[in-house]
Amino acid sequence: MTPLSDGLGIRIRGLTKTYDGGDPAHPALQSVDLDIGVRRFVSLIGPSGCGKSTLLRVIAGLEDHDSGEVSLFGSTPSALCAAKGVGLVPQTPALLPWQTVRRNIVLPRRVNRRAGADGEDPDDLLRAVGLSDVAHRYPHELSGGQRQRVAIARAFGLRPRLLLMDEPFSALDEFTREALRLQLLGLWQRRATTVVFVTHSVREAVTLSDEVVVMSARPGRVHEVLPIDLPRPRDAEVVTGPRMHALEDRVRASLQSAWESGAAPDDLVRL
Ligand SMILES: Nc1ncnc2c1ncn2[C@@H]1O[C@H](COP(=O)(O)OP(=O)(O)OP(=O)(O)O)[C@@H](O)[C@H]1O
Repeated sequence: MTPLSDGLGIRIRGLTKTYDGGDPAHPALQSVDLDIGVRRFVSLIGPSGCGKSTLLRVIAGLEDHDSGEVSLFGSTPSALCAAKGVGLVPQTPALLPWQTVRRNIVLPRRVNRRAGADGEDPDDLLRAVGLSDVAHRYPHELSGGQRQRVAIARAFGLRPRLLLMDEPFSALDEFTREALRLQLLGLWQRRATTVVFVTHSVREAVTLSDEVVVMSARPGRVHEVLPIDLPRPRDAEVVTGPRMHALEDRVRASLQSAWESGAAPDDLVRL
């Protein structure tokens, strides 16, 4: 399992989840064991339907599970959520359409402050995601990439101990994705946040992560946890170097064997 230099953030043991009406012979998740260290950046990757989003939702306390244990920093998911310790960035950002970019970032922070939690300076966050110039605009006046930046800045602004990101860049073009990856890493590196990031992109998973968790389908399981021993920061030299390419090949090989262990033939199309 993962070497845990800063202690254990997420500890999952024997997690099994079947949806109501789902086939009990093929749970969405079966006997998932996973350890994620504090302040680690970990990606989940695997064939469509292998349970990545389900795992994220169980960790977020949004789905219950049939059996097994999920511990977040020694608490239950619902306790950590109640303490505002968990942030979630979905595929499509849910912004308040009648509020400006700045207000979208400030508002949840104010609500949180009333709940006793601390937040970050919105101007620092706007700068970190390159949105200072459009802080006065409304969500409908932004590009998809800019909207996702607002969602990411807002999530970090609440200073969550754990940030869960479900394919946040999947609707964006590759050039925008590259830029957002760098901004995301910049935000993460200066903070004490543990990130779990779902993606279908091997390159994205390797570029961002300390570990890549490869999942297999039918039933959803952890197939392999691959350490990504690339130096940080992940600058242009690092992400174009031979070690990067070797790690991408390693993740692809693991996905191939995950697929052979249970996925359907068209599952790897998007890889
Ligand atoms: N609300 C639901 N009700 C019933 N079954 C569900 C529900 N959500 C997901 N499933 C099923 O659970 C399994 C895992 O789905 P999940 O969305 O977690 O997979 P995923 O790996 O995130 O897929 P993708 O990569 O396509 O987004 C799939 O078989 C899916 O059909």
